[in-house]
Amino acid sequence: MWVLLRGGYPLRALLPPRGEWMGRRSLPRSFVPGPPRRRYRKEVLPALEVPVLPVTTTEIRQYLRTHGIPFQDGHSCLRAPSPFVEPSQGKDPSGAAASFSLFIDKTTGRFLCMTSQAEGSWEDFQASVEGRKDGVKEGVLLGEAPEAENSEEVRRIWDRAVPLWELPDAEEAQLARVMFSLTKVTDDTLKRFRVQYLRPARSLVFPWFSSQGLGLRGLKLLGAEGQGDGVRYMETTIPRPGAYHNLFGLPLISRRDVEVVLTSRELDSLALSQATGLPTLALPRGTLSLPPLLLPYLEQFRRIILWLGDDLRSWEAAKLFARKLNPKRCFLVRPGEQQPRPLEALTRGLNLTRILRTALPAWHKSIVSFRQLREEVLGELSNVEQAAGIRWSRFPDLNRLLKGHRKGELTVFTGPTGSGKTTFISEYALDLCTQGVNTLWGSFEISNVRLARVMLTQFAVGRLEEQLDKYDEWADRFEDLPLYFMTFHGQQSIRSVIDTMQHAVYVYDVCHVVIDNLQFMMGHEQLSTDRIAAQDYIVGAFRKFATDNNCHVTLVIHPRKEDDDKELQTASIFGSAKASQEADNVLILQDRKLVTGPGKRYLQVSKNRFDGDVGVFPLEFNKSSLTFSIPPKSKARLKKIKDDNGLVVKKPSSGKKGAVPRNSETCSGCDPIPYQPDSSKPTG
Ligand SMILES: Nc1ncnc2c1ncn2[C@@H]1O[C@H](COP(=O)(O)OP(=O)(O)OP(=O)(O)O)[C@@H](O)[C@H]1O
Repeated sequence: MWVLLRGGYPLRALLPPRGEWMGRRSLPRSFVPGPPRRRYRKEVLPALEVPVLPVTTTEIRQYLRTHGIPFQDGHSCLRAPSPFVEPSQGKDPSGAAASFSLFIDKTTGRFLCMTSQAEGSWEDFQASVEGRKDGVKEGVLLGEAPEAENSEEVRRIWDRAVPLWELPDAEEAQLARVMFSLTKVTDDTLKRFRVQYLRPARSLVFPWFSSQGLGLRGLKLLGAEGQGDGVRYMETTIPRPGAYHNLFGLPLISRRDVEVVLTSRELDSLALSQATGLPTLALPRGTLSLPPLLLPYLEQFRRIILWLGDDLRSWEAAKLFARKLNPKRCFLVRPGEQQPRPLEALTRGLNLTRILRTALPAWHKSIVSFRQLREEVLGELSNVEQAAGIRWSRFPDLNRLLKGHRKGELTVFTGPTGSGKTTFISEYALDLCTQGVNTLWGSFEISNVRLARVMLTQFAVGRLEEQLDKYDEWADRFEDLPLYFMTFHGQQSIRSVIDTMQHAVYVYDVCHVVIDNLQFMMGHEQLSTDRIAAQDYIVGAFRKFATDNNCHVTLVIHPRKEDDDKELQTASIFGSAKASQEADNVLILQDRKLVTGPGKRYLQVSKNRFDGDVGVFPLEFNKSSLTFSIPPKSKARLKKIKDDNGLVVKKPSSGKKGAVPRNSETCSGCDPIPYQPDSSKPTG
């Protein structure tokens, strides 16, 4: 059995702590969303364990047949009569029989009854069919009602919000329209979607109405702030992002609609609906993820057009989501100068219907011609920066060498025993995660609690044991990161690890998996008695996973036994040359020779398939914050080397020749230089 520890959604984390943000924007205390701050929580992360046994569509079908349950095959779900509907509930508000209202996800087996809102796992469903009492408790299965505290807050905000056109001050209304680029969006459109404005927070308010017409389930607030020449948008949701599942626009969808346009922002849906009259829905988490929980609501559509944004990241997300929705019914609007996001297209007076007509089918056979690829290649060439991936905010030297973190690649990471591999890779992954890279950790050596403690310390850039009063604030922000942990410990079979990864990609749109470390999968490998062959097989499996799922895998591998005074090289990675051949990037944490004091390490990029640049740069360990990132004032030096064998300085360092970075370990009592991750995410 394998389980995932669940994290949440990143946007909140990218905002400053709640009170601070709200305070700065002078929102009355009564509008501070979310429950009152808890004083103390025992565990670092609440362990919400979701048991999941992999099940295939064939098994689900077979089970339904064996138990005489009729079903219809849908795009991503199977539909069956719901056992969770009372005969009296068998009619929906329109009077039609709500038969076949149970949707079973073909990939995970999870179900949702659209009539009663009951939901649960495949095991819950089986237990219910077989009349077992152990699995199904109606109370547990019924979709949770929003917390009472939340609903009161939601109602209070909603009651204070007003339609934009009812603002008493015309200048204020005009300013709001300009800030949110709503100059071309009509009052009628805002009225249809029931968008309001909350004056004290200077935010638009998008309501989340229950699909059953049972009232308001939540809200999204969108604030805008002038920043230089541009505008920065900030989102806050109630309930918290992890529980905010609003497909904005759903109440306007008719049962008979067979086509829909999906957008990543509510404002884009307004623009699209107004300009084209087509049904449109905005995804609650934008390009970050498409939770499978929403798939049943999209089953009725025979054609889905994804128009998510104007950058490569949106394009990547559209391709990923299309796989989940069934690519055969999906069409993608490619970002481009003449194909910006819908709101901008409306503002610029472009023809949105014409842009929709250019949408490309998401599905193609396994063999493609260059004709199908040429647009994709052009997209990469004209967005070189974005094609290079997501840049680390804490490791500028890594950006200079690797250029960025790209999907679908395999990175192999090695270093001497006890040199700080886990500590470094934890910060390296955390950096990306705070920028919205959905991350899954497989830590087989150290427990998740210990790992999370290291990460939280790195996140806060300081010892939290000395400032427990700040614990909740940091833990709240940490909890909202898109971070998941496999609950494996010790030896594991590669099959179950890959299954878990597959599940995480589907359910949480994970795009970076860290495996620490490969040696923990070799013990159970039955394929060969030869450990090297077993390792090659495992490396091959991760390589294939990364490519097939367009997901980056970072794999920690121990080095082979070497002389203590010898530096590690690519060839020092345990096993055959397979690992370094299959890897796109090889990183080595060096702590020999180049090191002139305790705590110092060097990171060597010894293979870089994307760009070819290899090199080495110093890392400075800060014992109190457990971070390796170079404090802003430190004189970082980057050297480029030809190969493993010799240092060839290509670029003069910014510091003096031979200068050694400040050893922060010796001043562990000093204040850490506070690291300020971008505290609010621009969504526009
Ligand atoms: N540069 C450093 N200088 C001093 N101590 C460090 C340094 N980096 C990490 N540490 C500390 O060393 C300990 C071991 O670190 P870590 O577990 O990250 O090493 P590792 O290389 O992953 O170990 P293993 O080889 O056992 O997997 C931790 O307590 C960590 O805080």
